[in-house]
Amino acid sequence: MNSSTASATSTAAPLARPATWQPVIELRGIEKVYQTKTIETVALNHVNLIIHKGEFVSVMGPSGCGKSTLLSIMGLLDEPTAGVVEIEGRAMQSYSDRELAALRNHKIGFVFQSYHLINDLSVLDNVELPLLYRPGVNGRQRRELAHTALDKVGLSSRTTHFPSQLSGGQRQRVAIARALAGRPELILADEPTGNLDSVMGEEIMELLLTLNREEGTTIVMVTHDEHMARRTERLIRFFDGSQVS
Ligand SMILES: Nc1ncnc2c1ncn2[C@@H]1O[C@H](COP(=O)(O)OP(=O)(O)OP(=O)(O)O)[C@@H](O)[C@H]1O
Repeated sequence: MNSSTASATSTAAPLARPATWQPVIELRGIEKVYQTKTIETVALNHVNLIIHKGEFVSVMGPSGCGKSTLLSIMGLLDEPTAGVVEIEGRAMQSYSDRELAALRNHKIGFVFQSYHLINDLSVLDNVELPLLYRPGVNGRQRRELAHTALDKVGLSSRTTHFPSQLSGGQRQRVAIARALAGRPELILADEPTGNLDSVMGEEIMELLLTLNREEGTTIVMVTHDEHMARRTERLIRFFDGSQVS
C-alpha cells in the first residue's frame, strides 16, 4: 500500500479509516509556526495524518520541509501551534505534563541519526537507561528487557562493550535496542541510516523491516534515501510543511 490516509484539508474532524485499523497516533489540522525575533516560519501547515498499529511509514522531503518537526510533535516532544494530536483516543492537550512524560516513556521509542548513546555506559547500561524511569520495573526486569532487546538486534555478544568499541551500524543497533527495550507502540526514527555507509545502512533497514514484519512494531522513519523509503509500506512526501503525496 503506497497511498496515504492523510489529506491536505484544514478541517479538524476525525478522518475516515478502515474499522479494523487501530490508530496509534492521529494528527488533525496540525500547524507549527516558529517565531524568532526577525522571522516567522511555518514548519507544518494543516497536516492530517493517522499512523495505524503495525504500519511502517516513511517520510521524505527536501531539507527544511518540516520532517523533524513532524517527528517531534508525534513524539510528544513539542506542541503544535494549532490542531489536535490524539493518542489513545485522547487529545495531547488534555494530558498533564506528567502524563505526557509517562506516555513518551511507555509508548514511544526514538532512534536518531547520530545514535545519542552515552559513551561512558556499556551497551547493556545504555539500553537499560530509559527503563530506569519506569515505575514498577525492578533491576532484574530491566536487565531482562535489555537483554531481550539486544538479542532482537543481534548484539547479545556486545553487552559489555562501550559505544566507542562498536561500528556505526552496531551503535545504531544499540540505539534501536534502547528504543525497543520498553516495548513501545511506536518507533520514531529520524534518518536512522543517515550516518552509515550503504552496507551498514542496508543492515539497519533490514533490521527495521524485520522488526515491523515479525514483531509488528509500528515505525515512522524520516529518510532522504528514496530506495529505503520505497521499501516501506507507505511513503509520505512533504514540501514546505505540507503533505504533497
Ligand atoms: N526551533 C526552531 N526555531 C525556529 N525555526 C525552526 C526551529 N526548528 C525548525 N525551524 C524551521 O522550521 C522549518 C522546518 O524544520 P525541520 O527541522 O522540521 O525540517 P526538516 O525537513 O527536518 O529538515 P532536514 O531534512 O534538513 O533535517 C525550517 O525552515 C527550520 O529552519
